[in-house]
Amino acid sequence: MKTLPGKELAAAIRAQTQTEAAAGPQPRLAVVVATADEASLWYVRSIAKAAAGVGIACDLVDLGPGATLDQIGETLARLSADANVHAVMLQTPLPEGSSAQEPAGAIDPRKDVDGANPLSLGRLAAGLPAFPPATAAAVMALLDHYEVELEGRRTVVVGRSTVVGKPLAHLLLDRNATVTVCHSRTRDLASVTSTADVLIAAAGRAGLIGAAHVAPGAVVIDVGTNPTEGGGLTGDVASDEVAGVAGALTPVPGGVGPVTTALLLRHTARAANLP
Ligand SMILES: Nc1nc(=O)c2c([nH]1)NC[C@@H]1CN(c3ccc(C(=O)N[C@@H](CCC(=O)O)C(=O)O)cc3)C=[N+]21
Repeated sequence: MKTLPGKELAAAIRAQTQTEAAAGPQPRLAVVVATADEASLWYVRSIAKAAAGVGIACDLVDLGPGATLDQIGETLARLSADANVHAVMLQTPLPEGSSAQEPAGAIDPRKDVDGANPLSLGRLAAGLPAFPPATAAAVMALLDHYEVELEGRRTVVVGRSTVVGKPLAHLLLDRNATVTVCHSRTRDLASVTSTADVLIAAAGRAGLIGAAHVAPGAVVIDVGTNPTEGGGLTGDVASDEVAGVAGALTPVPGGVGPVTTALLLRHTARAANLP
């Protein structure tokens, strides 16, 4: 089985982004945080670090886990109206499991570099220009980088979130893949996933995808970033088991994650250079 790492691709995207960022006024990304979620805060720190590395300014706007949806929406609207800010992102999860969809409607679609405004998802579905969520874009970037054929092939996405599963289904359809979306209520998950030429695991459940879920030779993309007890990270795919069946598998860590961060910065540089 082949391993499909994301680190080199991420480095190449960052290098290109650095060039794009240097072409005009310095791009500025504002990241709004209203959570105490550890994984989310780790991601925010890694965005800030990577942004500094490619010449992008990054402002953290921390509203604290007690912020109301109104406060979040007002902050996103204020940043969207600020001509010095080119890109606006709202970290999820929000407090008390509130949906980010409602306040994210306040992000100017031209600055919506993580595709969080429902308008961005609608534009994506309609085939109009929009920034897809960075994670969904990272899956496509990895498939393209490793030259995985999509046209006419069976792709199965496990997970229907607005950040990954739903936008990814549109991106795959756009490439003429045959797309099936599974989720927590899918009956006999393995019977569906084992038909996939390309299987994308984005359910957020550690080890959900085992050997019985995978067709021999399938390409498996693991989007899961589940925290482990030891403070590490593990995917949705039981990799030791699946390695014996799949043709190729992205690792966690070192797969989709680094590409996600790099693409968020690429989107930021492009938002800054929009006419
Ligand atoms: N609006 C929004 N968009 C997101 O895309 C989003 C979010 N909110 N909230 C939090 C989650 C989490 N997430 C990760 C991204 C990269 C890595 C990543 O690069 N991880 C490293 C390793 C980390 C380690 O080893 O601890 C890797 O996979 O190699 C992880 C997690 C994006 N998220």
